[in-house]
Amino acid sequence: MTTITTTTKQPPHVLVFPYPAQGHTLPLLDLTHQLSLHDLKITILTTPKNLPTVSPLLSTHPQIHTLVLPFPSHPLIPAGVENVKELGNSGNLAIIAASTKLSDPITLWFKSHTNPPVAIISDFFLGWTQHLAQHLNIRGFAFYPSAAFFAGILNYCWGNLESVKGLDVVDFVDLPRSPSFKEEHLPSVFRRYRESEPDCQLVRDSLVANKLSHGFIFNSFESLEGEYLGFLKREFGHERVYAVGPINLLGPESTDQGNPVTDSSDNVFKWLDGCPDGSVLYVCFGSQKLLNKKQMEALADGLEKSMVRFIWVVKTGTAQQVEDGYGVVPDGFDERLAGRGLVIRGWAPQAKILSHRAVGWFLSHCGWNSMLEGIVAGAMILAWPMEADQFIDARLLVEELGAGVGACEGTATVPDSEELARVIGESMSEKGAGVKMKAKELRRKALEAVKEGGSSLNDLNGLIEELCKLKIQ
Ligand SMILES: O=c1ccn([C@@H]2O[C@H](COP(=O)(O)OP(=O)(O)O[C@H]3O[C@H](CO)[C@@H](O)[C@H](O)[C@H]3O)[C@@H](O)[C@H]2O)c(=O)[nH]1
Repeated sequence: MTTITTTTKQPPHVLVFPYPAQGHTLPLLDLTHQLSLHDLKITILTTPKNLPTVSPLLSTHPQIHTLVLPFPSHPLIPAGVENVKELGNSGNLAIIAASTKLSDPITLWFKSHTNPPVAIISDFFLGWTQHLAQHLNIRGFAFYPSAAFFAGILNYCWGNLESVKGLDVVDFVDLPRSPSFKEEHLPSVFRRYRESEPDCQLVRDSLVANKLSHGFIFNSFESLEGEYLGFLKREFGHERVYAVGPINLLGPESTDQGNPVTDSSDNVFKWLDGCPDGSVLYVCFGSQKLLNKKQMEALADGLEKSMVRFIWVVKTGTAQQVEDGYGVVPDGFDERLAGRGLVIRGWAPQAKILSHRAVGWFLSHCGWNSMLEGIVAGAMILAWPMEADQFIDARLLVEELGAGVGACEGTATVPDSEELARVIGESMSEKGAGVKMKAKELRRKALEAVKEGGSSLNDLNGLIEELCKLKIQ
């Protein structure tokens, strides 16, 4: 690839391609917001049903273009479904496989464009776009809404597929601190790999293709996982590894897109206003996870027994799921706990709730966005990793940084409500004070990273400089 040269004539055109899952799309839109504040021409690729998530960003930056392509059909994706939130984490394989069919329409659009992009920034789940970038003779950048630690683990797994598959415990001897993970704690996208399934091959090829990227962008920051960022730079053999997180706080103009506020949110903040500082536990498991009936009952029981103030965000399922008890709060719970606890059904303004002075603790599945939001809020995280990258995130926070505590683990695990109540109670008592202090320290470091002169702002500037160097010939 020798056709890239430096120019100052025209703003470079960058195609941004978010992956259709809340936890992936929102941080890439936050990054796009930052890029739009500079002299770059931007087009966002999306599909009709995902367009509303992009709309707030388009209102803020009307100069951003969109490329709206029909969502490709797939036998395992019901008609009209275009986002992982409607399928749960296991839907990723089909969505990634379906997305590969967008390669031809993108190529057609590119070839007919008078000023085509010089670079594509796409979510790492869309790694197949790195092949496309090579084919179109442009630069590809892989965006990770997740940890560098996770990327190191995932790369190793794909690179050593034959030797890793079948092991009960995998030792990642080359990674900093040589961590070991049980098979059930490895990334779900790897665990679901089956050689005989064509979709799995597409997913594997797509994830492996990320190594062709010209640059790597992480929603992370140096003092959170500098060791792992350094490891990746050595592994990739260059310095174009940009840690620009927490992205939503970068620079003077931070973002808060895509979080439609539910009706109950006014009540939530009124209620929080009446609570003492740091007295409330916030409970939420991201945008995809729906707890089953037994888990819902055990969690409700644990919260009740813990005697603490709480906000519990409950994702609601389809009519069939509700009938099967998924996401159903036990009868009478709201009424019994009224005053001490609040249940929000649907979508909560999480980042805002976490940053309220009354919230001090966060029972979380350790999705990377939730972890960052918890860190930024200085909330102490009680970890219940379930799937995806969450065991890796929890390891970093609880064992390596000592800034969180373990509460439960496993996607189908039904917690012992007594034990859960004990962990919650202890964390909120004097016993949790040491961990709480580390959480506050991590908050300070996160805020420092996004300030003028901070590592994340410096990396953002480095990324923008790199993009501005590019011009297609
Ligand atoms: O009621 C809600 C629920 C979620 N959120 C937001 O949605 C995002 C959720 O992201 P995350 O915490 O990362 O969880 P998931 O939605 O589960 O994200 C998937 O994608 C992440 C990024 O790759 C992974 O780290 C997770 O493990 C994976 O499950 C966060 O910004 C939350 O603030 C809300 O604002 N309100």
